[in-house]
Amino acid sequence: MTGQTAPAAPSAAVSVDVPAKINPHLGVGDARADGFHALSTVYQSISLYDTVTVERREEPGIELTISGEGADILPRGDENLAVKAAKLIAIYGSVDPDVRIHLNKRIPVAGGLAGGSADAAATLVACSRLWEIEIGDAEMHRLAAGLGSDVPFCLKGGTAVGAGRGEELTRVEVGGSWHWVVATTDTQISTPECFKEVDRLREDGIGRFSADVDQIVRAFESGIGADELSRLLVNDMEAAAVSLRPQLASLMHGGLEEGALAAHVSGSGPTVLFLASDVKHAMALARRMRMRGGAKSVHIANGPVPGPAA
Ligand SMILES: C[C@](O)(CO)[C@H](O)COP(=O)(O)OP(=O)(O)OC[C@H]1O[C@@H](n2ccc(N)nc2=O)[C@H](O)[C@@H]1O
Ligand SMILES: Nc1ncnc2c1ncn2[C@@H]1O[C@H](COP(=O)(O)OP(=O)(O)OP(=O)(O)O)[C@@H](O)[C@H]1O
Repeated sequence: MTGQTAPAAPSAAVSVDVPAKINPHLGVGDARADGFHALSTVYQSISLYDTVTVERREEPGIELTISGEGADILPRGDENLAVKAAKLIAIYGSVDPDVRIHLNKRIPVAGGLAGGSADAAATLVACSRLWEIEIGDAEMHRLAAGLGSDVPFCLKGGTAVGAGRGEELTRVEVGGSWHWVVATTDTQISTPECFKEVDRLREDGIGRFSADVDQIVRAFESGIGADELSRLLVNDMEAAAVSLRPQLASLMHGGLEEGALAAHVSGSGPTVLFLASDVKHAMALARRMRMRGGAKSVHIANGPVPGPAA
């Protein structure tokens, strides 16, 4: 015995990968009294990932660093959804939120792929592991829903029907996998701006609520071919996104000319998804889209993939 206290072992960092989401069906109803719109959507996670790494720090408070997509433009303070998530789970677990968070972003920012929501979901999971907080599924879902409508889905990933403002989830067991080319643009669309444009167009009689998801849910369950899926994709926000960013129309048209089975605006846009028949087709289509130009970046991705709390 030397009488000396061994230094505390440094706690290991916890890293969590979290996928982007798409909405193969996005039905938008009327604005509710709370300002949110009623949704009838089918979510699917695709293989474009952010990585959230958390580590204890001796000093009080949260230190956030960001690398990759949008590192220079994203908020570093309390407005960052990862910081909000860390604070929320710390309060839930009655621990001090003294943590270093690093976001390695590959999901395009403000592109309709729920990048911020994905980071929030991953931070909830990573911090609960770091701080060894016991939390059940229902409580985790409640915290997630308080951070944003897409966050509960981002926890689970896979494929799910979303109702309410998007936070009421019913899991869908799918019988296949689908391949997409994801084309980002050099503009962004804010989510509330796009919902407002949906309302404005409706006042002019343009667009309606595509409430029924049964057909596409059955199609996913049965592992439908991409050709048939291409006829079932719906996005009630697409006209609004194109109205706000008219250049999307030529990007969509370009992908179809290059052989995509369908062109589909992702969520509130402006990212455009092109459906491919299989992985080989997706690779060839991505190559042609890059040569053609018009997109900021072109990726390939498949879905569904599981989320961090699947
Ligand atoms: C467009 C989607 O990505 C489709 O999955 C989502 O509905 C958006 O989900 P999100 O980014 O998590 O949105 P939130 O952070 O919950 O809300 C941001 C803002 O978008 C608008 N919003 C969002 C969700 C919803 N069902 N109706 C809305 O009108 C509201 O103005 C809200 O203040
Ligand atoms: N960790 C984060 N990553 C990305 N954006 C964040 C983050 N935290 C806060 N934000 C803010 O959220 C805004 C929307 O970014 P995000 O990438 O989530 O958009 P989105 O993909 O269009 O979202 P959604 O599909 O959920 O509507 C950004 O402009 C940014 O200021």
